Amino acid sequence: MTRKSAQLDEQLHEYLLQHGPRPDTLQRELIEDTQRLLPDSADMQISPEQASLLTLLAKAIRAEYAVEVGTFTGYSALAIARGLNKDGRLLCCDVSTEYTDVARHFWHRAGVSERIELRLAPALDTLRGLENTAVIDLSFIDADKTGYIAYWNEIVPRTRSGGFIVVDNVLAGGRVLHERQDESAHAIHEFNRYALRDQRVELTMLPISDGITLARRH
Ligand SMILES: C[S@@+](CC[C@H](N)C(=O)[O-])C[C@H]1O[C@@H](n2cnc3c(N)ncnc32)[C@H](O)[C@@H]1O
Repeated sequence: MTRKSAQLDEQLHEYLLQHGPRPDTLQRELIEDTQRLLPDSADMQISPEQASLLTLLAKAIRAEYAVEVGTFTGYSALAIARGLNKDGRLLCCDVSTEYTDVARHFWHRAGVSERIELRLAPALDTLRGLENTAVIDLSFIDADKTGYIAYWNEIVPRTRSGGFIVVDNVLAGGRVLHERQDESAHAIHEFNRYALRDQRVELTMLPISDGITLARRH
């Protein structure tokens, strides 16, 4: 029997937040504004512990070119942008002007607007339009779950050797275990099986928030 990950109750989660990097004033404002302006969708936002992981990872691999699929109000993009090398660039894919107007406002205030290019179009079209060269250092996939395998298959060949692909919501709130999965959970389950068999990467799945997969391109 292998050791299991800790189950985080409210108290233990609070401890984890207290002992990791705290969101700064601007990040807190972004979190609060998202909850105030978009109360029905705010839970799409990544968690502070995921944000600090993205920043750390971008720094660790000295990322210069990153791609995000699913930007919403810009918290994960801000986290990635802050970890990029000087002169680093981040391409963001989303379809919503309403969500990304909030993102643009906060990127501007954070002084990272110059590093970020936002393309408002179905992400698959944007990704297919990228050059077929392996130049991406870091990607974050966090959009419609039924598109995950397609996004992955556009991103993996464009990722440089040693580059990372981070994928969110891989536990689908536990619904991956359901016998009758909803469409989104089914898509995530199929994606998890697909990624695990993919010989182009090595990967690990981490139980942070709703689960993330961290894949490194061979
Ligand atoms: C879970 S949210 C992203 C959360 C974001 N990463 C954050 O940290 O706040 C998913 C986003 O994917 C976008 N989206 C959904 N379908 C899409 C598609 N086909 N192409 C591009 N973006 C899409 C939605 O508009 C939404 O903003």
